[in-house]
Amino acid sequence: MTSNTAANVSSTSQNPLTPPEAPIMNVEQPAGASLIGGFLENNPYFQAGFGLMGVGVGLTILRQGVVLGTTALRRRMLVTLEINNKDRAYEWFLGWMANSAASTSRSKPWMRSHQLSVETMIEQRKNGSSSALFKLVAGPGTHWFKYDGAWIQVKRERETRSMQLMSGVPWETVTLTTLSRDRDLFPKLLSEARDLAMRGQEGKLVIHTAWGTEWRPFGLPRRKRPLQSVVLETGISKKIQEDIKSFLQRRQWYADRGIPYRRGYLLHGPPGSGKTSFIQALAGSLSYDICLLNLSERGLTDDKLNHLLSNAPERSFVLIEDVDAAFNKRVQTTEDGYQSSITFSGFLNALDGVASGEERVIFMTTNHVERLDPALIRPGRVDLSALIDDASPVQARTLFAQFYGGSEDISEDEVQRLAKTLEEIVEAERNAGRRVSMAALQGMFIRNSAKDAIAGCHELFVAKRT
Ligand SMILES: Nc1ncnc2c1ncn2[C@@H]1O[C@H](COP(=O)(O)OP(=O)(O)OP(=O)(O)O)[C@@H](O)[C@H]1O
Repeated sequence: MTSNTAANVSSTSQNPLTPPEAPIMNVEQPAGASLIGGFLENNPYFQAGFGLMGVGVGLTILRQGVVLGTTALRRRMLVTLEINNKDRAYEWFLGWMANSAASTSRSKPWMRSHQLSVETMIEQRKNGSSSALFKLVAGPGTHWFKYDGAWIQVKRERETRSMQLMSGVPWETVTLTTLSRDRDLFPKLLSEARDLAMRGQEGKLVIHTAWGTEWRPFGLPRRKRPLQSVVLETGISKKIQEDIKSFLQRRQWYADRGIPYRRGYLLHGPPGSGKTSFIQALAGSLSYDICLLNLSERGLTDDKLNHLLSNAPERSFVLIEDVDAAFNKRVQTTEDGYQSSITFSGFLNALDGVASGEERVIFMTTNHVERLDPALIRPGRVDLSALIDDASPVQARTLFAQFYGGSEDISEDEVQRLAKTLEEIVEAERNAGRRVSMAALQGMFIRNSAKDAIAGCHELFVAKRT
């Protein structure tokens, strides 16, 4: 092969008529190769394959072009809004959609969907009973609805392979897509969704519970309890109210002095004396929410606790009930050998917190104040401590009068007379060294008419004594 090439080069240079030019490397194919070449050239299958390949490449390019074109067009003509379930707007939007779907009015935005999810909420009735309410919301998939004359596509997607680390809830996103020219509808729609959610909570108390490291509303917002309906020993309610109101007005004062803006309250006393009821009523009267924290909860660690306390929703009181129980070994160990994994020092650190600029109001309750470590109740962690005791004679009288007063079944004079009788009964009990719980009195009132309630109390206390 080398000799052939050399021969070609030399013969070209020997011709005087041929202008000098770059030598042409005329490489001759070996016999076998030319045979294959000839075979392929004449082979219709090969040519067809080659043709098909060409068509495939062409189609791929076309497809790429279409994809690029569509993306460009989408970018220019459509606008998308992504809301993920970390954001509060997520629940608001789904609630708004559910509300729109339930609406029968034609003028309202509507939604038709074949993929629905259910959210069950527990609603508390006025008489204290509760019922389950089912809210149908858009399930994972694609949905369409018309809002203010514009079509909007909603894609709800759920991440099945990963979950939110702390809460164990799958990641979810809702993506709204509409024409670019209607982009102004998004803020409007979100405001409407927020207002709807807020309207549902207006005049109501929202209780949040810890869900991993997050706070989530627990059940439906509850009706606020009037503060005066929780009858405490004279002066206690006023003292706590004044303290918290003054604290809430002094944010700047704390900031100027570099003092962490937080206040801790401890309400202690026997069971059923109204500690929890009072804190909830107080929160409602100030339009605050409650974040209920259970220190004995399985899986709660120092880190999670710290995170929860530092990230409580705005305008909320953190309520830690039975604070003594979490560090009481007997209660801490359950039948399956589980132990709460928060440490006492971790709890103290979480109470002190790092984000000192944030407002933080913590209420703790206990039935056993004597069991609490002095480190927990030192000023800075507990700034105001109050005993909420069993019924005093005056409390019993006031509760009775509130319970039965203003009714058509009984005159006001009669109510006052019976209330006085109850006061004397409770006074006598006290003198005999016995206590009457406010919860027990309420139980008696709920079951009976005014007269029967007094007869019941007489039977329960006086008759037993004699
Ligand atoms: N001082 C009170 N005034 C009006 N109602 C009261 C009072 N104390 C208790 N009750 C009633 O008794 C029930 C139990 O009260 P609550 O749960 O607030 O007591 P508690 O002191 O927090 O009890 P525990 O220490 O067991 O948690 C509630 O339904 C509440 O309405």
